[in-house]
Amino acid sequence: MERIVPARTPTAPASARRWPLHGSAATRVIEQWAAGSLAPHTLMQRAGQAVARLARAWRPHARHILVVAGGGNNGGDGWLAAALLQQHVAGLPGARVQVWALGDTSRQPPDARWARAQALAAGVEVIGAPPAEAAQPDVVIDAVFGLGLSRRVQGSAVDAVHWLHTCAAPTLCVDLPSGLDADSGHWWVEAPASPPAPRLTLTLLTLKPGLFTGLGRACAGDAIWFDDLGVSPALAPDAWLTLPGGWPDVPALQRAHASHKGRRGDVLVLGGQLPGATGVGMTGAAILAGRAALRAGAGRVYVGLLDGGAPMPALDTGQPALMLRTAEAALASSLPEHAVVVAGCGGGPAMAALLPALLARAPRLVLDADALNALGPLSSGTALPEAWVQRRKAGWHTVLTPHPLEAARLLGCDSARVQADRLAAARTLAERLGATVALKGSGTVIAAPGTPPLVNLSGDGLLASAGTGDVLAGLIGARLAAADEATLASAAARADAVAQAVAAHGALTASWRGHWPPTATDLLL
Ligand SMILES: NC(=O)C1=CN([C@@H]2O[C@H](COP(=O)(O)OP(=O)(O)OC[C@H]3O[C@@H](n4cnc5c(N)ncnc54)[C@H](O)[C@@H]3O)[C@@H](O)[C@H]2O)[C@@H](O)CC1
Ligand SMILES: Nc1ncnc2c1ncn2[C@@H]1O[C@H](COP(=O)(O)OP(=O)(O)O)[C@@H](O)[C@H]1O
Repeated sequence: MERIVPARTPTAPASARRWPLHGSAATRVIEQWAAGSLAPHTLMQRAGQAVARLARAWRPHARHILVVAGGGNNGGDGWLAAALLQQHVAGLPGARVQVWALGDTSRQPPDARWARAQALAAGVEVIGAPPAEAAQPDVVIDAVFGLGLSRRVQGSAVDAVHWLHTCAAPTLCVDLPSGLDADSGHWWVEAPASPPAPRLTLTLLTLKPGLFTGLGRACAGDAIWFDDLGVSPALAPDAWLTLPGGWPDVPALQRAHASHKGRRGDVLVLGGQLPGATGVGMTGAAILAGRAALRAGAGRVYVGLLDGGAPMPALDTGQPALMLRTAEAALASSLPEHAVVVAGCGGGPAMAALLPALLARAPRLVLDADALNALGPLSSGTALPEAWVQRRKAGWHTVLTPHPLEAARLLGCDSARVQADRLAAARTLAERLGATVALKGSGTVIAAPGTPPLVNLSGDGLLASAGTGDVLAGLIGARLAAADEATLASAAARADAVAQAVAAHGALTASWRGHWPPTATDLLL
């Protein structure tokens, strides 16, 4: 058994942590293959044992244990855990193991029926409704739904799932928090996704993508554990969960005595509309991206601001090493050709006019915020602009960093649709444009054409504040600027590089100990 979340941030080597993710269809294939090569009920026995072991380790003094068991094999895991826990607490003062049985037990699959028989033989108490408020269990085991849920919850399970997500007792979820879609992190119930009580999830046989993106992390609780039930899946993963360390590689920079700033790579940030005639300024966004690129080791960082008629600031007093200029002056130079261009941060509507030149000139281009909005819908029904076709032909590298609403605009749908299947949304955009796409949010998805998507493990809700996305865009710019182009020849290598920057961005909050949440500027101190 291994704890996946909270993860310890690796320092090296570059791709130190990477776990295969298998969706429900792949997991069923693996389950069938394993079940065929093992004695009957072995997998469920191992699953029940793992659940009981973790429950005991987590709440060693629990005497009153409640298992909420559904009618399928997820419920079967719960029944078996109840049997084992009953044997463990039997005879202790106050011992009470109950199973709140849902569904029609006459229709249980064979493994679950067997597990229920074990529990009844062990003497667990079967109940048909939740215990009264005054008799709160010491620990609850959520075994209502696992892999079998792929549509809106119906029937008596609705109340049970609602009870599970509002009850005050510590809860261990078996395989998946009941209500969560294994493949997408979509939430299939009306109940709140974030529970009030301590909660952890033990996922079995495979790690599922839905646990790590969308609402997965919010539902799964403080920790996610994994038990492979002794089975090594010989099936290509649907995606990878990644926590790459090793960037920025400060020790390597220290050792590079003969280095100079020209070797570290250049970044040009374009955006940061000044408050001109409209009175609306977003200069800070470009400054944040520029500061982030510099902080992460870029040799020279230029910031081209969209002046809109307002006077240009002479410098960024917080980071005077940034080289400020107008976007016009930046475009009049050869920077678009030789620097990594990060475009869009606080660019406003004026970004649209710059975009064609950038697409045509910048071989390494990161498009964020208003640069994405300026692209307009790129869904399959519309013809791609010629510049995209040319970029693909030339093998130029484009990175898109949409948040869900920006992704929805690009896909011509709404953000709920994007969030309902984040992996698919990121993959669709990446394939369509031949680009690397980082779909931001809890469990940022990094997709590139022809390679399984990556799901980032680092980061948390502290990042949900204005400007943190600009910081990410700057970090991606610095990561690409640091790379020798030859190392970024394949789509997979490009995705890995972007994933390193996303992981480093997420890690910025890990050591935050302030009384107040950090601002985007604080992340770069
Ligand atoms: N067979 C085995 O030996 C193993 C099974 N395992 C467990 O089995 C689980 C998968 O079991 P199942 O395939 O039986 O699926 P589940 O037990 O997750 O779900 C099936 C049950 O949910 C009900 N249901 C499905 N959708 C519903 C909806 N929208 N509203 C109301 N009720 C709904 C079905 O009627 C059925 O009773 C895994 O998640 C895992 O916990 C694993 O432990 C591996 C070993
Ligand atoms: N709950 C969360 N867990 C992990 N990362 C998060 C979470 N909320 C926000 N983030 C990250 O914070 C950043 C926010 O970016 P964005 O929405 O573009 O904000 P802004 O445009 O204000 O800079 C993204 O990198 C996103 O992935």
